Amino acid sequence: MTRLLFIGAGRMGSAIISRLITSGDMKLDISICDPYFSRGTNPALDKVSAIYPTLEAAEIDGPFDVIVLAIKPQLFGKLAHLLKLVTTQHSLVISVMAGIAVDAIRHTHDYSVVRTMPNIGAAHGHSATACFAGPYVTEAGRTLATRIMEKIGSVYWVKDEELLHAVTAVSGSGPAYFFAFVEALANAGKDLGLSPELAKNLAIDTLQSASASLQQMRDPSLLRDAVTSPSGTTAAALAAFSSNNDLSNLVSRATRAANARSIELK
Ligand SMILES: NC(=O)C1=CN([C@@H]2O[C@H](COP(=O)(O)OP(=O)(O)OC[C@H]3O[C@@H](n4cnc5c(N)ncnc54)[C@H](O)[C@@H]3O)[C@@H](O)[C@H]2O)C=CC1
Ligand SMILES: O=C(O)[C@@H]1CCC=N1
Repeated sequence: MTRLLFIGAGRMGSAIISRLITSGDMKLDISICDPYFSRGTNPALDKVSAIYPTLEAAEIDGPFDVIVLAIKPQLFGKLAHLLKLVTTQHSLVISVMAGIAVDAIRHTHDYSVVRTMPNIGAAHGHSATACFAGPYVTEAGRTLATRIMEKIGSVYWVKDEELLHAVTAVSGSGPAYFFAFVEALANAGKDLGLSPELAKNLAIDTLQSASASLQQMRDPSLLRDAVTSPSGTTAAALAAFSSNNDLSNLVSRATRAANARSIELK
């Protein structure tokens, strides 16, 4: 039985716990440390073994084999020194926190650390997650981290920790870009005379159509060509996106801003 402690069970922590529990094919004993978590919000989460309000709780039953850090990066500095209470040198710490480097997570302790960057699709098993293994992570540790993160979607590994900033800018924050685009498309549809409700539904379902096509044929350029009739309506719209390289420049500026912010969180 592998003993896991989730520090933080908000959006990301609870998505991972819930997918681990509902898939049920790993022998796991899961506990939560989160001062604001209470039972009764999600039936899968109610199956955890224990809920602790703090890492210093007298009843905490450590050490744990795996600690998942799913708190806000800004909080980590206050908790780092307490990790010694729930870990040994054999523990594997898996972080989903944006920005915080392996060295900072190891602090003065000697557990091994895998940093990951999932996304909000985790709740439905559709995260795109990239991982980086810090020093001393064994092959068994990598395999365990992969098995855990695969429960929430696809898993990729990067060899250079610095690349996690770019990963965060592309796939960690990425879902929000598509949500913002759907909002903009719905607003544009409204301006063209559609009711707000119809414009929103068409925009949302269109993202679903595009996503399903991309999953089947993983080639966005080919798919774009397939929609674009010569001199047709799509060509007219895409010409506006590409005039002065507007869309590329905008996406490049946005991802550079996210990348820079991730570096600041270090
Ligand atoms: N939301 C997203 O789409 C993504 C978030 N992340 C990362 O995941 C981490 C968590 O983000 P979310 O789940 O969105 O935030 P959240 O705010 O939903 O969850 C944070 C949890 O930490 C808990 N918490 C607060 N103080 C605590 C303490 N002293 N000890 C233990 N737990 C405490 C809160 O009660 C809350 O449940 C962040 O570091 C973020 O960078 C990574 C990828 C995507
Ligand atoms: O916005 C953030 O900082 C986190 C990391 C990636 C998605 N949400």
